[in-house]
Amino acid sequence: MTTFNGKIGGNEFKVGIVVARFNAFVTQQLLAGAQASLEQHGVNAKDIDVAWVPGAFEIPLTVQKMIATKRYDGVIALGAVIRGATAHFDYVCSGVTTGVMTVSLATDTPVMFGILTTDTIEQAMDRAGFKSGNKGADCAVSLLETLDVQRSLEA
Ligand SMILES: Nc1c(NC[C@H](O)[C@H](O)[C@H](O)CO)[nH]c(=O)[nH]c1=O
Ligand SMILES: CC(=O)[C@@H](O)COP(=O)(O)O
Repeated sequence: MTTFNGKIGGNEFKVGIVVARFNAFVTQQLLAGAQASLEQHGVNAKDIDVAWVPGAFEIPLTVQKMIATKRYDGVIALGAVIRGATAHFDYVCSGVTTGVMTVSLATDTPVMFGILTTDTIEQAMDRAGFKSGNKGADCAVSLLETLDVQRSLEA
């Protein structure tokens, strides 16, 4: 039996990050966490590109566009969808979730889901480095591990 376990190190990987500007007080923290974690694990800063989009709903299309350039080994999607007074939250969350997964599978490219979907601002801030870790940093590690597993499987 062969077991594939991804190592977490990325000095040869090129990474794209797509981040939503909506709730930027949160998403800026997610981005900082992702960038810091990528570099801590060996990814060169010059190999990390960042694309800003208005909101989470625009993330999937821009991820698709980034992948189409063939410049990136993987992508991290970052956003913060925080529930308001209407059902809009549900549709944005559904759209970005389905969109990111669809693009990842259709392009055979790892796309990490770093979109916070919370009921309160406090929950979002807690997951952007204030109390419950940083989802952006988590996605960075997950991307490097996923890329290494993919490389092992393709070997
Ligand atoms: N309410 C949030 C949004 N809404 C905006 C949408 O994502 C989209 O930009 C708009 O509907 C235009 O297509 N976006 C977030 O990222 N977070 C929210 O809490
Ligand atoms: C997630 C959203 O779209 C939400 O923040 C918008 O707020 P509202 O539902 O009050 O319009």
